[in-house]
Amino acid sequence: MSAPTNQADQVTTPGPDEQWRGVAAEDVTELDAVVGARLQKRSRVLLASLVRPRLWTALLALALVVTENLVVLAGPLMIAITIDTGIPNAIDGDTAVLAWCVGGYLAAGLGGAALRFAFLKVSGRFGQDVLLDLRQRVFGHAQRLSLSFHEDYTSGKVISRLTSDIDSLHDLLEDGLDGLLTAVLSVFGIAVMLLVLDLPLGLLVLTGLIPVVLVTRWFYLRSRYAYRNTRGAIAKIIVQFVETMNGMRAVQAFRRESRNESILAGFNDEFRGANKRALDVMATFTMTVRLVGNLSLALVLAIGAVRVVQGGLELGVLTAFTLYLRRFYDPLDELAMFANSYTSAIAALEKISGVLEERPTVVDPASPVALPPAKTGRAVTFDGVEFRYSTGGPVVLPRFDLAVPAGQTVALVGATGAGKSTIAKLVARFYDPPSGRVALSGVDLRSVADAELRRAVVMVTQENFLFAGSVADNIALGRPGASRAEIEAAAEAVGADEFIRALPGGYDTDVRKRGGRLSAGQRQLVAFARAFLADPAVLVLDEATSSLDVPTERAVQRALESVLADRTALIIAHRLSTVLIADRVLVVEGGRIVEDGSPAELVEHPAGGRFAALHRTWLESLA
Ligand SMILES: Nc1ncnc2c1ncn2[C@@H]1O[C@H](COP(=O)(O)OP(=O)(O)OP(=O)(O)O)[C@@H](O)[C@H]1O
Repeated sequence: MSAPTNQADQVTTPGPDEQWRGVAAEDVTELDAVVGARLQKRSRVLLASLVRPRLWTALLALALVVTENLVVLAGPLMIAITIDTGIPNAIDGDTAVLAWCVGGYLAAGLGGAALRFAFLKVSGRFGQDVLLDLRQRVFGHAQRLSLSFHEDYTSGKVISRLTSDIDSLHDLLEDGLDGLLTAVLSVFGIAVMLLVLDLPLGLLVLTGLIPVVLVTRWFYLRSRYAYRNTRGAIAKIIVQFVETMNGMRAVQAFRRESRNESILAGFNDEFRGANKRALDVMATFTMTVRLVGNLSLALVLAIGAVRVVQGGLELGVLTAFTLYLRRFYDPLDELAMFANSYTSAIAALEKISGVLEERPTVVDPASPVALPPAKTGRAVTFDGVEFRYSTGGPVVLPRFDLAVPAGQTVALVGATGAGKSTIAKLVARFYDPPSGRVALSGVDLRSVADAELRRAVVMVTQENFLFAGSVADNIALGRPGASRAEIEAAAEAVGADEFIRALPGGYDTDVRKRGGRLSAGQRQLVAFARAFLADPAVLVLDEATSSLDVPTERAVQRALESVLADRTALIIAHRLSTVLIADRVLVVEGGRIVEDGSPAELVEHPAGGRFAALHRTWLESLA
């Protein structure tokens, strides 16, 4: 009898593919061979997907560089013919061969230059197209990834993917590929020429390739890890930069400059160390190739000279041979450059493909369910929702149930960290609960099309992010395409009109990056106007009035009362004056509702509940 399979185990133990999906392996410095191979394959698949759509351009570039190499290859051969036949014939009065050789040499020179020009143009266009495609893909994908990904991954890392990693690929496409093609073609072409010119000398030179092949393999294996580490180290530097620049106010307010500098110095050191290891590997490789090249040349000169003296080899052939030989080993340096940029680019592609492999955890449904028509808001329900921010993290909402009828205004109150914002974020579907469901008009949020959900639910947070642009543009985000009159009416409804008109450019004033030109309270008013204009069925206000002064807050509250009349609202507020406009108050504690009723009911709680105590303290503070 077979043992019963343990279902739980099957679910919780991910296979190696699952375990190393996406960005999971990014910070691991030593990978085992299987995982390393998987990541390499992923990078190559990405590279192939970038090349495939522009394969014809790549092939044209290849054809141009092959032709160029063939043309250039003819040079030394013509010198040999000139020395061995052209000049002796000319001495005897027949200049035909000499004229052909000189003409041919000139034509090869001009043709080679023209072909190089065409190759650089075509390959440059190819490279730029690939980079543009990749940059768009990474940016677009990063925007679609869910909040949970960005909270872990940080914007600094995304920036380093979009900048330094893409730069690595740029280096590969700009110089590396040219170097590789030229090197491979020269090496093969010249090898054939050497064997044709003189078989024994040719074979001697080719045996020199054995140590070169061995050292190339060694270089490839060693430099892969070295470059992987440089990519990781540069990402840390960029993350540190971005965090410091983003938090400049806090940095200066808390005098964190020197601490930040020493953290950066540590990362810089790590980067220098990683680069040094990569350069050491590169230096050993280049030295070996040069050494083999120079030794071969010396050997060929010695043996060749003896044979010329003995009459077994013509001088022209030896000259051509040495000229070819120089060109044989020089491109191997280029090969090192290519291996250099290739390993660096593959390490970068490994990280980029990791981001691209990440899947949004909150996905737009394949066959969405349309929300039923609604006039006065929508019902919001939580059915047995259990939520934690990360697998294995602490449970924030343990089996949470809540039914908010359409049109009701609900205030959530409770201590810091009680779970209020989490409830709000689940209503806006920034996350999906692993068990239970959140529904809008009875439809599971997971089945509502994203565009419809964004129209139905609007969340205003304390953050009040404004984009660089005019005040009017920022309000219009609530409903793209709204007229100026509608924008102004929305601002008027929330009491923002007056301050906006007082700005130097009125509604056309540029708010600058992140709305830096406006005060925190003004930003909140703009965010309110934006939400008002969006006219959602469900409005979620998360500490949205916290930066307003008391008179402005009163004005907003009055506006709110009419704004909220025909929609469902969830309000999180620490100020009780805001809470009191709600139809219903929920006191949340440890992710659970511990009191539920109208403000009046809770204030008059016979046993003196938490809200009643809060209310008493508030009244005392006003006295
Ligand atoms: N993005 C996150 N990742 C991990 N844990 C989080 C995240 N956001 C909140 N938490 C945790 O979830 C719990 C509930 O947080 P939540 O923000 O919902 O509280 P809150 O009641 O809104 O608090 P506050 O009144 O301070 O805003 C807290 O313990 C918090 O540490």
